[in-house]
Amino acid sequence: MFAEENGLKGDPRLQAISQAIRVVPHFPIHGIMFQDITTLLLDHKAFKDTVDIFVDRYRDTHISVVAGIEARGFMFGPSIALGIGAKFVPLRKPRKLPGEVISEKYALEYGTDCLELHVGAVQPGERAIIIDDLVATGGTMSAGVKLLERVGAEVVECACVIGVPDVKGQCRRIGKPLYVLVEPRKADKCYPD
Ligand SMILES: O=P(O)(O)OC[C@H]1O[C@H](OP(=O)(O)OP(=O)(O)O)[C@H](O)[C@@H]1O
Ligand SMILES: Nc1ncnc2[nH]cnc12
Repeated sequence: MFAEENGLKGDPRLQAISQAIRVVPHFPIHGIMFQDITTLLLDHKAFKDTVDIFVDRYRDTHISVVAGIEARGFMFGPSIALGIGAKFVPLRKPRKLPGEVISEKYALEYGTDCLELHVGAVQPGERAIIIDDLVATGGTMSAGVKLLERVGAEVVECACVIGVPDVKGQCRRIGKPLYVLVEPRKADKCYPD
């Protein structure tokens, strides 16, 4: 669900967060409106508000694991984990984690990718959230859910900064509640095609 419809209606922080995300047309390939959160990270207030909104939502919910998806989930997840008193667990692309791992393949628009989790990082019965910058098809987030469930964790919710308007469809695919701060924006200025 969108934060706007869940207690933050009219909250000016959401609009400021949305405005702080740069939109780059046709990156990395033609037709993609790339939502660039690096500009959000440059804006101290918008960055802090982003983290604070998630911390306020998950504080006192007995979450002990914040799992972040490589790469851009790593930019928000650790601050949220510190804010709610949970551990941070990276879900990484293949061959990055040095210890024993379990892996989960997932489909991209073209081809496949894979996420890995260190064995022993999460214990059975732990309550987890998964954080990423953006959910598009939901394939990446679904792989994260599968990894955590395979080690016996309970995935309470998935959270992202940017989500496509069809949030119900993503929830169905992911099979978990999905909490989203803002919708993707269209281009900032007129770029040539
Ligand atoms: O919902 P989906 O269709 O699965 O897409 C969402 C994923 O795509 C982007 O990552 P990307 O795969 O570009 O990897 P990167 O962050 O390592 O660049 C984004 O940061 C999400 O992780
Ligand atoms: N439009 C987009 N912007 C940034 N990251 C993405 N990952 C998938 N689609 C994306």
